[in-house]
Parts: sequence; structure tokens; C-alpha cells
Amino acid sequence: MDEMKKLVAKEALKFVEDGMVVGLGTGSTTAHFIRLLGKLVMEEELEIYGIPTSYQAKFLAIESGIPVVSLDEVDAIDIAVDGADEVDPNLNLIKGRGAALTMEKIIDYRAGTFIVLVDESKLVDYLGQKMPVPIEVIPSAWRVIAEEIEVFNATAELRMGIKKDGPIVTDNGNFILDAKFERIEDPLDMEIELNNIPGVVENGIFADIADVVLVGTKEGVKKMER
Ligand SMILES: O=C[C@H](O)[C@H](O)[C@H](O)COP(=O)(O)O
Repeated sequence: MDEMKKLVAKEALKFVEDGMVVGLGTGSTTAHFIRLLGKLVMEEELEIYGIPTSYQAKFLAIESGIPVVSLDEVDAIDIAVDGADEVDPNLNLIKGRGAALTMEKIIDYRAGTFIVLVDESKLVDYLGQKMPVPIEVIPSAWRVIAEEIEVFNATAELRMGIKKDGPIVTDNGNFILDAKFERIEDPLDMEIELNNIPGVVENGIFADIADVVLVGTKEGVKKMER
């Protein structure tokens, strides 16, 4: 599995050109990309700037020698490279297992080209098939938001910490609800519906924004495009 992740991360380097501003995604697959990008920047003395989507991406970029910039400092993001938890045949995504979905969506959405890196286990027939939709919420409103989500025939659970007692707290200081749907028929519609609930900061459905998905398979890298 890790080999497949490395393979797609290497393939994604082909989209990088000197002078680019690159959105740096979160998660184990993008971590390979960030390390490889750092190596490329050093070896070829490229002028690349990275915009991280989380503390994880930021720390790794710094460690890998990629100059880091913020949204305030750039006019445009050329490409963004990020992972995903589910990818449907129309390139709609579920993201946010790492709780970084809000910053990821801001950066991935703004990028000229949004490239997604996954292994083949992430491909599904429809969104919601395997994974819940992570939803970042204002902490004091989590319970009422969970009730609102259940109107859509989903069950919502407050995500608890592993090396922390109580709920996890995102990079933005919020909570995460994991909403398990039977099946998401219309990803774009559900993405909008969830964001309409007062107190929801952002949700992990990324409908209609991925341009390219690189899939690591046992036979090599497969490319899906919109
Ligand atoms: O918040 C986390 C992100 O959306 C990740 O990009 C996603 O969960 C995929 O992570 P991984 O590459 O580790 O499977």
C-alpha cells in the first residue's frame, strides 16, 4: 500500500514546474509528495513555494526544505496536490480523515489544477460507500448540528481523540462530526446542504473540483481526468 502511495507521489512531481506555488495537502500519501518535492527543489534549485493545508503539511514542508507561504502572500496557487478518502467515478471526493478538510478545501478550490493522489482502495461506486463524511463544526453547536445531520438519514458521531481525552480539536480550534450516510446520491447538493446548517464550518465532500486523480494500482499509476 505504501509503495502505491509513493508511486503516485512520484508521478505528481511531473505536474510541478519551476516558479510554481504549490498547495500541499495533508495525510500519508501527500506526505510522500512533500518529501519528494523537497528533494527536487534542493537538487534542481527550483524556486517553488508551498502553501500548507495543515500543521502536518507545514512542518513537513519546512523539514523538507520547501519555502512555505500563506494565502495572504500569493496572488494565485498554480497546483494543489492532496489525498482523499473516497473517489467516485465522477471524481467527487470525501476528504478529512485527518481533520484538515477546511484548509484543504480553501487551497484545493483555489488551485489552477487540483491533483488527487490515492491508492486503488479509495475508489468507490458512490460517495458514502465506505467512509463517513467529516464535518468541521463550532464546538458549542456540535450536538444540535448532529441532530440536523440526522434529517438526511445519516448518523453523526463526535470524533474523539486518541492521545487526548475528549473530542479532537482541529487546526482551527473546532470539533469534527463524522456523518455516516447510506449513500450520497447527489454529492454537490449534499455538500451545499451540509454547509447550510448553522454552525458548520465546512464539510468533507469535495464535489466537482478535482481535475486529475492519480491512482496507485498493482499494475502502476492510472490517471483519471475530468
Ligand atoms: O484531512 C485529511 C485529508 O483529507 C487527507 O488528505 C485524506 O484523509 C487522505 O489521507 P491519506 O493519504 O493518509 O489516506
